[in-house]
Amino acid sequence: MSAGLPILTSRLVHIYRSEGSDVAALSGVDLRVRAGEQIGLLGPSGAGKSTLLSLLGGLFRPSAGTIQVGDVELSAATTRELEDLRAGTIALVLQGAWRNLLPYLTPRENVGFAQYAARRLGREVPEVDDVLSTVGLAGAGEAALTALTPGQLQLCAVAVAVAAAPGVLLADEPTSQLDHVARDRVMAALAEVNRSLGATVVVVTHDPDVAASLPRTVTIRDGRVGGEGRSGEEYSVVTADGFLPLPTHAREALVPGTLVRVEQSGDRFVLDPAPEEER
Ligand SMILES: Nc1ncnc2c1ncn2[C@@H]1O[C@H](COP(=O)(O)OP(=O)(O)OP(=O)(O)O)[C@@H](O)[C@H]1O
Repeated sequence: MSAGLPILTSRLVHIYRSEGSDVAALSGVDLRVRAGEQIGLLGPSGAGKSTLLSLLGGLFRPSAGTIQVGDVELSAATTRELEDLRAGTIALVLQGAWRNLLPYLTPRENVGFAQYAARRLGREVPEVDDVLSTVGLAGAGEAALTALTPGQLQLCAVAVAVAAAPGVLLADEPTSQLDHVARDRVMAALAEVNRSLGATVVVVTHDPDVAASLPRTVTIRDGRVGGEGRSGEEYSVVTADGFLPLPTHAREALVPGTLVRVEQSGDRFVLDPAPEEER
């Protein structure tokens, strides 16, 4: 069983190509997540969060840039290598619990089934009961999925994802459409996976309460890292090219084309817009 793995993306670009129009979903994401860290990915609709999560999960390859998970470079991995990684090392909870589950199997059977590919690769997997109890589903192992609440179904989706004790757990909107009690249980389950398995956890969320419960958040805006939150404090992040995305409140005053002097005062930098007549 593996402990958490670090993630490092460099100048990650993804373009969806279709007839007539191309969509640049990611346009240079530099992201570093430490082994065993738990982070939230935030950002407006269409910002590129799901695309980033899918690339981290090895579902498809980026148009440009690199993704390092542990010591594997995903953009250079073969299809077979990506399949093997997804069988145990990297787990992805897709949005919508049912998409992660076999509907005619019990939670226990779903977890057992999810361990099959990892076992075939010779990977050591945890006991099914331990997986169920890690996510808070001990006692519901034999239930029909149709008898579970929406929150329990989502916990079951998390159990399936962590069935082979992955080094990285990625979850796309795992709390959407849940009430507050169920939402808190799902977040507690992810925290427990992070604590007891040591897995690195990356959660896409739109929910400000979920974001506030995470030690670190990364905001994706227009296909780039637009900012970071650490312990409630908001930061802009300098990109590898030296760009500094403005936070939303500053964008209102510093409209595109504004000339700005960047002045240093001790170890502080001040943005000083030129008077309007000089622009
Ligand atoms: N399969 C696809 N083909 C073409 N364009 C796509 C595809 N998937 C996503 N996009 C486009 O890529 C951009 C980023 O989409 P993505 O789903 O990654 O954003 P998101 O931040 O996850 O949005 P949401 O919060 O609404 O789920 C959007 O402009 C979207 O329309």
